[in-house]
Amino acid sequence: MTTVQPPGVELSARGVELVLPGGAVALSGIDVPTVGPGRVLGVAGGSGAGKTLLLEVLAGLRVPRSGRVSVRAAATTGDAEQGAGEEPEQGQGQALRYGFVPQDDIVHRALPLRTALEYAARLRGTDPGDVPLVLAELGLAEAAGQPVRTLSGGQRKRASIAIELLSRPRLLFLDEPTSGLDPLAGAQLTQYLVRLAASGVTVVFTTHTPADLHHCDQVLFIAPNGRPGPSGTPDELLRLSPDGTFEALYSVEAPVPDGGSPPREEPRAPAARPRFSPATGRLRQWAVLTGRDLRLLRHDRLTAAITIGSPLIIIAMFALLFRPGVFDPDHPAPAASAMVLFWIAFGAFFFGLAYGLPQICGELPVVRRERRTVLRLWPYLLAKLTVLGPVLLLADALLLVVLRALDRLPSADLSVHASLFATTALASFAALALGLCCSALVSEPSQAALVLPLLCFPQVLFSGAFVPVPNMAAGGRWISVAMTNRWAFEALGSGADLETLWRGGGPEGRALLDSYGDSFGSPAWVGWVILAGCAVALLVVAWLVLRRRCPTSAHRLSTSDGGPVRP
Ligand SMILES: Nc1ncnc2c1ncn2[C@@H]1O[C@H](COP(=O)(O)OP(=O)(O)OP(=O)(O)O)[C@@H](O)[C@H]1O
Repeated sequence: MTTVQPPGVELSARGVELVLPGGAVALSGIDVPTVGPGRVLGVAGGSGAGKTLLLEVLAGLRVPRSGRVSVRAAATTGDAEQGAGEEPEQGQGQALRYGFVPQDDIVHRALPLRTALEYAARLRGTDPGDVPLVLAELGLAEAAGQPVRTLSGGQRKRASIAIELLSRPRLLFLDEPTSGLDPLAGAQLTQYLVRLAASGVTVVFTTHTPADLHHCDQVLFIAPNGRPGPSGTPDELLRLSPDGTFEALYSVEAPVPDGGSPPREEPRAPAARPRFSPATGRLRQWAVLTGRDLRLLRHDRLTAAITIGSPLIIIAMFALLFRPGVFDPDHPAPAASAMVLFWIAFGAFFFGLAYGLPQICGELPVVRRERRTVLRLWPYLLAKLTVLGPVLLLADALLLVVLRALDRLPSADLSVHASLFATTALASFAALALGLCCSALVSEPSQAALVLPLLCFPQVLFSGAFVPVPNMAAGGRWISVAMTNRWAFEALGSGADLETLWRGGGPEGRALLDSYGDSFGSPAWVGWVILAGCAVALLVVAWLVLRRRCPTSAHRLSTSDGGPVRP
């Protein structure tokens, strides 16, 4: 492990004004006193005053309407100034390394602590061998083997900090690190932050606990409604306080300087975000994320059991539902054969959707956190496909093999079964992409569960199986174009040559041929192309949604030198 430490960082801000998407002014005229390497800045204020928003502005996660955030690398690496509508730029040739510990303790809960940190280290391109050191520094060595969900609140908070320390930040933001901790644990954590700062890190944290402020070098109060409050050293502020306590300063607004309010910097058009360039390459991130997803499945036994068990149950139900011999060319059952193919299409759709829906919303806070510093979205999405894809292919193959073995499918040659398999595989991938897309759109797994029937219903109604497409009203025909199940059903019908089967199926077959029109007239590959196109389009939408919901920070992560920060 190298011990060379890169230069520290100096942070300050002038006249920050932040407007929320609805147009409300959340912060107005906030000045942040200069805080440099080895120093701790505490940001205090009442609930809803705007502490978190200010932290996000300072971290480059939100762009202020006016004002300047200055992030200067001490020594030689240049400095960056972020004005209204801009994001902080990086110093020449070297990124300013920062960490952001959000309010919620955000680590995959199913993984053992050490494993979660090792994956975090690999993702950040740092040495997983540093994990024991960081765990020891934070007093977590004994909990290293415990699943994160079994840790106490204080331990989880420290675990959350540990993740950021792995990337050796020189500027560390923490949003209410002591909330929910008892006074002793809170004091220990704040003392830890002071020791961390002493190693050359610039520490900025928000807090609700007045006792924390005694440990800070500088304190900034945000008055109600995001107005500027008093700031200074703890002693200066206590002298300013009417009753000598920090509590009395929570609702105090900073005096307006002589000459009235400082001139507001004029809004400018937002500049393009700086290019996000994480330390680890796409391929490496894909490999690490794939490994982590596999580990998560291994450690979350219930999810793994449901993932593997649900297709088995559905296959068993199909085997019990369909009667044998409906594809027998000598005694075909035309209506039953259409239903068998529809339910195979729907089964493939359901496998993919059910796998995709819980994937992102369950870990969105983790994605958001990692995205701030390191995560690339395509490797993230492709890792999901890599882990779930083979399970889906296996489920589809098993579905067809079991149904064929039980005489629920045509006894045709291999090319027909290869066609049926290609259709189910593509239908599953398109549904998986739909599931990932919706998972990126919702905020919680409970919402994803509500979305499931909403997505399934139209796929059944407008598939063209129960009401053939030619018999649908004009609106229904248009909707059916967007249903992957329609294309899967038609490709399966084409692959199994339903039309020929129905021609030999007496009056029932001829009636079906009339009502289904040329639904099965196109070769199966037409359906494959449409299904593959849907899968790609839905993945692109998932990527766009994630890009919007999980912004990168302007202070990008670099891991070119130095060992873990040691207080
Ligand atoms: N994305 C958002 N959209 C709309 N309003 C928001 C958004 N984020 C924050 N706010 C509002 O801005 C105000 C400041 O929020 P912020 O989270 O910064 O408060 P805080 O001081 O950190 O509060 P607490 O100490 O309770 O966490 C609150 O009124 C909050 O409701």
